[in-house]
Amino acid sequence: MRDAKPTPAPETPPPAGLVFDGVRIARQGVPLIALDARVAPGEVLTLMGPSGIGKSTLLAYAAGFLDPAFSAQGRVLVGGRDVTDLPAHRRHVGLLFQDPLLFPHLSVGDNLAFALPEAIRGRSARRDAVHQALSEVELGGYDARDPATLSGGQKARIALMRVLVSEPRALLLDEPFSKLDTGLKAQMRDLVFGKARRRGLPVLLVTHDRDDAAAAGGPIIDLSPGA
Ligand SMILES: Nc1ncnc2c1ncn2[C@@H]1O[C@H](COP(=O)(O)OP(=O)(O)OP(=O)(O)O)[C@@H](O)[C@H]1O
Repeated sequence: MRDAKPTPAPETPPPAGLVFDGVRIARQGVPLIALDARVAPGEVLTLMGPSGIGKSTLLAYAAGFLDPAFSAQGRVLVGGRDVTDLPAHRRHVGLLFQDPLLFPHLSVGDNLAFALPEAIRGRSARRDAVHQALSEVELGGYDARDPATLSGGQKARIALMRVLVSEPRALLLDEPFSKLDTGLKAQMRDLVFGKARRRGLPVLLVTHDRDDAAAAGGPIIDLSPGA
């Protein structure tokens, strides 16, 4: 009689969301920033702290754009997958900065089409995806517009949709509201956090603005000395 095969241990599902596991960043051997945190799907973790401690650098590390002036250790997991050694374009991480950074030589529609996943094939499917994205931010009919002719708030909404159409599994936000005036700021916060929540995206928000942190409604890590 053959030995019965041992029953495999049940696999622990990988942690969903966005995980920083022992992440440590240094410049010329001098430690800058450290983070151990898990951001659940649909949650916003806010990271605050003094200028120059490496918050933007940490986002760059998570996104796969770390400048060689820095060294880093630790793992970043997105949707349960260790992305630490993957190139930026395979990490499925969306980045939004304080400047919308739209491509000036492309129309609004082409700015969005550029970010669509390759899996959306065919002209009409890609055009439909662009139209859908524009209508989600009340900019239906803006596809042929030159980005230079848009208002600041319109540019911010296009920049947001350009990130979202790429179907990210996590969002990294680097002071995305800091250049908007007060009324627009509140609208953009609602839009960004609302979309992230509905899509179940984990978000890491870097900001100096306590109102951003309050609007985000999630945990806050303050790296200020004595905080
Ligand atoms: N490419 C680079 N080469 C060398 N040093 C850099 C480079 N980019 C940034 N730094 C320095 O690294 C440190 C961390 O910069 P970083 O922009 O990550 O800080 P931060 O916490 O995001 O600051 P802020 O809140 O002002 O945006 C700063 O001292 C900065 O001057």
